Amino acid sequence: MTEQHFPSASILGYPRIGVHRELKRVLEEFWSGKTNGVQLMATANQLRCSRTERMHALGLTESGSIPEDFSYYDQVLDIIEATGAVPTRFAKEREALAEAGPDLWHASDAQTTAALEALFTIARGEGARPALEMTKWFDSNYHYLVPEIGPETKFEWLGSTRPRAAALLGEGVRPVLVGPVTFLLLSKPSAKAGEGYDILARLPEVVSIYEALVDDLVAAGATWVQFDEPALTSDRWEYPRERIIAALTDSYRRLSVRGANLLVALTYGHAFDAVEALAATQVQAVAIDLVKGKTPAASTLAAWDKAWAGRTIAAGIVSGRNVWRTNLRVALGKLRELQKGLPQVHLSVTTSTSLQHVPIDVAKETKLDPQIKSWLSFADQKIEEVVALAKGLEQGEEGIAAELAASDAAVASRQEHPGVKRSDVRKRTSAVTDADRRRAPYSERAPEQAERLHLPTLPTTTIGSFPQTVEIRKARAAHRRGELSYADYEQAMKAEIEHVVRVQERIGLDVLVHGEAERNDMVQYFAENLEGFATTVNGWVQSYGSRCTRPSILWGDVVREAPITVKWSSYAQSLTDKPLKGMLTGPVTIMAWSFVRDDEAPGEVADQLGLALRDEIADLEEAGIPVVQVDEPAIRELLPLRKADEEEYLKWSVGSFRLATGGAQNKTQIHTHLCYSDFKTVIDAVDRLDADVTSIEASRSRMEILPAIRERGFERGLGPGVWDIHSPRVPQVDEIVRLLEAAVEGLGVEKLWVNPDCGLKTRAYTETIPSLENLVAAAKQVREAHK
Ligand code: MET
Ligand SMILES: [Zn+2]
Repeated sequence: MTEQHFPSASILGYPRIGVHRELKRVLEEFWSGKTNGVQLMATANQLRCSRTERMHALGLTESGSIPEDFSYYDQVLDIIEATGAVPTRFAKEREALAEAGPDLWHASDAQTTAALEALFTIARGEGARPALEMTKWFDSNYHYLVPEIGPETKFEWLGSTRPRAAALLGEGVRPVLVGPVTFLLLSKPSAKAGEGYDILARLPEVVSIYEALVDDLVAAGATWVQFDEPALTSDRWEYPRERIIAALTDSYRRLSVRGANLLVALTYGHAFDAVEALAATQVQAVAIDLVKGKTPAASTLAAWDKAWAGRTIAAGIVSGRNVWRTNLRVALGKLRELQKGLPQVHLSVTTSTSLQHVPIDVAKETKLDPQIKSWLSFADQKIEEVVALAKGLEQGEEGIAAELAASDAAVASRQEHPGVKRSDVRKRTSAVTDADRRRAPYSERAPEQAERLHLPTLPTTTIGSFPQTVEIRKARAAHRRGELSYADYEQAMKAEIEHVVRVQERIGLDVLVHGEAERNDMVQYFAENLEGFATTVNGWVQSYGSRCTRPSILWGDVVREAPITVKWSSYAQSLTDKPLKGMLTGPVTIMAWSFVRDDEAPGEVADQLGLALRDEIADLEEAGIPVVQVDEPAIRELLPLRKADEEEYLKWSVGSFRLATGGAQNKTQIHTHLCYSDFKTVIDAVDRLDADVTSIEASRSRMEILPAIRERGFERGLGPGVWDIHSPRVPQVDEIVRLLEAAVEGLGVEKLWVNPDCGLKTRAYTETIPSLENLVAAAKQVREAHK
């Protein structure tokens, strides 16, 4: 092995989707049968090459500085494929992958197509064979595919549709792989794994496959290989820390002696013990996250200086997670400090995580206010920042005088902008007291609500959105383009609302909704209607596979200038005698699904949003709306990766929800909605939200949440979803009855609500109507039985 320093400037990963979402396009063409596997592979390789060229042109010129982390679908799926850890329901697909051989370049055309089809079938499911579960990658908005490991899992090197081709691109690139420890920690036990199945015990076998993988990359010409081990920065695993650290050491003792220089990236937080453990292996470089993670103290640095002498520590100082321009002067100062503490270590500059979480190029934003635009930095700009900082570290401030001046100017422009810190807003948030976050006790609210709403036991409702038909989308798009006048647009939305109300009345639901036809997206809609947010035209970020979102940018203090939802909700209420539920998105979810300012504490931002929503609720009440739902599906996502940080998070997140809802009258019923099934983790948080009714996902997990609820007790209304809206299947009455009976047993009949898992916007009316009819019929049946 040639000992060498890791490049002075690098990034840990780059967006894979393409500047014009090319990956999305080619994948969809392949899935619809318009192209075959060979064509897909050829286009994918053009995409790889243009990415690499782009990074090179932006200044990543040292050998090994360019990450090759392209993936057809998902980086975890790539490892499932390479290690053969394919669930047995996809045995046919596993065979197709094995048949194509380790290197698609040498497979026949038919084998190539079959292998790629197999890969996507595993990712997306087919017929009765469900896809792999998808879940969020650490605390980001990217979703990975969850490996299923059990005694039946046969690890075997199947080669791979991705990493090998990566190395073939040539010397400059550095293949990037999810590391073995993270891979196993992110896995869940398969259906065949019994209680307490020890997934981590499979590590030695998995590392053997990784050895084959590294050998293959070396044979193909790779000199540096990057392993991502973000799992080390979290402490939410079921294994003792010592065992995880031992797993790390064991893995890299083996992998670091196979002829490639290794970089191990510890991202999404800090993991100082892992840095120390890796020093005992032949790993040549370790990357640490200085944005999300803590800065190491002097004593830690002294220990690292000894342990890592002659090797590289890559300082992740440019954020891979947000869109703000790095304050280069501050960053350079921090790097200097580190350098002082690590005289014997080669210090290099990198990003805190992969840049896969940010859009590609801010220059493509033609409609952004130029001043706000000057504060932003997307993936391409972040590469330039990394390069500048490396140069600054080497040559001093004089070497990057122009870059520093530009950065200073952006910092100043941001501080001076009148919308960034508004005295009217600050006056209000600083006057907030605990009393503002408190309603009267539930025991006082509940009877007032009962008297007003006249609901039967087991009341039925939906989560808010109704199917977004082609006509709705067309009307919204035409209005946006200026082809449909506001009056005509409003007419179209009102017609839709009337339709939705009539449908619900006919089906016999108890608490109605207006259907959210006017919303493109539950967060962007509010961002567009609040001061302090900007939206982009091309700021796409991969959410999973071919799917992208375009998060809004929360840059300033939040102000609600006028009511946002009142017009639609009150129109809906005017059409019916049934109670109507107003529909808002909560502060934490708005923050989780936007790019949030980095110059203000999250609690302050959340309270500003909370106050805006509080005003909206007051206006809804004024308009006679008796029920308001404040959705917080993201409250789980932002839960810190370390337990020690949890209380502080819950304090501001729960606090902002309660600020939003704390002004509601007793007779107003406040609902909230969270859509995921690991209810156990958040049940305390849910309790603290103090909503009158909470709806949660449960049908996919077959009411697995009930034991947790039974154990702990739950005082207020709860609607565990009884229809899995992620599937096009219509649930049958007896099925729903069974779920409800289980829930009645665990919860009691008084507190139970009957509702789907989540909103219906992705469903069609053809499934929605029979499903809701069945849901109402089942509720009636169970209601009768418990009279
Ligand atoms: N009210 C929203 C809807 O029904 C809640 C969605 S949670 C992701 O679409
Ligand atoms: Zn939901």
